[in-house]
Amino acid sequence: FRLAVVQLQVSSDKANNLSKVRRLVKEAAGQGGKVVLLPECFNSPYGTSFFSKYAEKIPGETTQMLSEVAKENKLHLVGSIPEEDGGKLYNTCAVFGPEGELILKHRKIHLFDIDVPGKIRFQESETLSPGNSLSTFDTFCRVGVGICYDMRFAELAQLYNRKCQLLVYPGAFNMTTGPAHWELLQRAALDNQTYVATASPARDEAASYVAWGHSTVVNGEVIAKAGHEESIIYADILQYLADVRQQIPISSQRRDDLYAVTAVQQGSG
Ligand SMILES: NC(=O)CCC(=O)C(=O)O
Repeated sequence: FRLAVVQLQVSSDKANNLSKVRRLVKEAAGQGGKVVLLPECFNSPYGTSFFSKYAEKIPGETTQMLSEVAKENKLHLVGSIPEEDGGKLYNTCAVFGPEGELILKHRKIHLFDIDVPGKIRFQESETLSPGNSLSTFDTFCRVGVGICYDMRFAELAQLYNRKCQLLVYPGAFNMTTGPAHWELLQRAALDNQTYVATASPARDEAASYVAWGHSTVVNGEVIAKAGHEESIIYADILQYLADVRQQIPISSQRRDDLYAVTAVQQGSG
C-alpha cells in the first residue's frame, strides 16, 4: 500500500492549518495514499507556550476535521495535536479509519525534556502530561505509533517490532538534534526489520522552535525523504520485510535466556 507523509507548513493560524490539511490529504489520496501521516502538533505552533491555547478535547474541532477527511478520502489518517482532558494537557496522536472512525489515541509517552547548553532547552513537562500506553492499529499491516521523542527509546520500537511492520512517528526535531540524530534514529530501525516513517512540520525560520523538516521513510535504507519545505512524500510499503525477516531471522535467534525487553503495561490509547 502507499504511505503518504505530509510535511505541513504549520502556522499560528489554526483554521489555515486545518484547511491546508484538507487540501494536502486530498492531494495525497489522489496519488494513491492509503495511510497519511501528519506532523506532530500539526494544528499548532510547536512550543510549550502554545499548547494550552491550541489544545482541544477529542473529539473536537480538529479531530472532527480529521474524521471527515479520512472518510471523504477513504484512508487512514494519523497526526498529533495538543489535547486537553480532565484539566491536563497531552501531546496526542489520533488515528482515524476510512469510515471516519476514531481508531486510537496515542498520548506521547516520553516527554521532550532536554537541556543542551548554548543550543536548546525544551521542557514539555512544564505543560504536558505523559501518556501511559503503547498503541498499535491494523490497516494493510500492523502499525506502531509513537510521537517524536518516543523514537529515542529503542525498547518501544523493539516491543512494537514483535507485531508491527510499520512504525509511525509524527515528530518535530530541531536545528540542533535534527541534523545529529533524526535520520540516524529512524535507520536504527534496521535492527528491528521494520518500516519507519516520520512526519515533521516544514521549517519556519521565524518560528520560536525551528523544525528540522526532512520527513522520512526508511526500511533500513532511506526510501523517501523531504527537504525542509512544505511537501508530500510517498513510499510503497511492500513485501520486503517478510523477505528480510526470513533471510536474516534475528527474531528467532534472540537469546531470550540471556536478556529481555518486556512491556510492563500494554494497551491502546
Ligand atoms: N518534539 C520532540 O519530541 C522533539 C524531539 C527532539 O528534537 C529530539 O532531539 O529528540
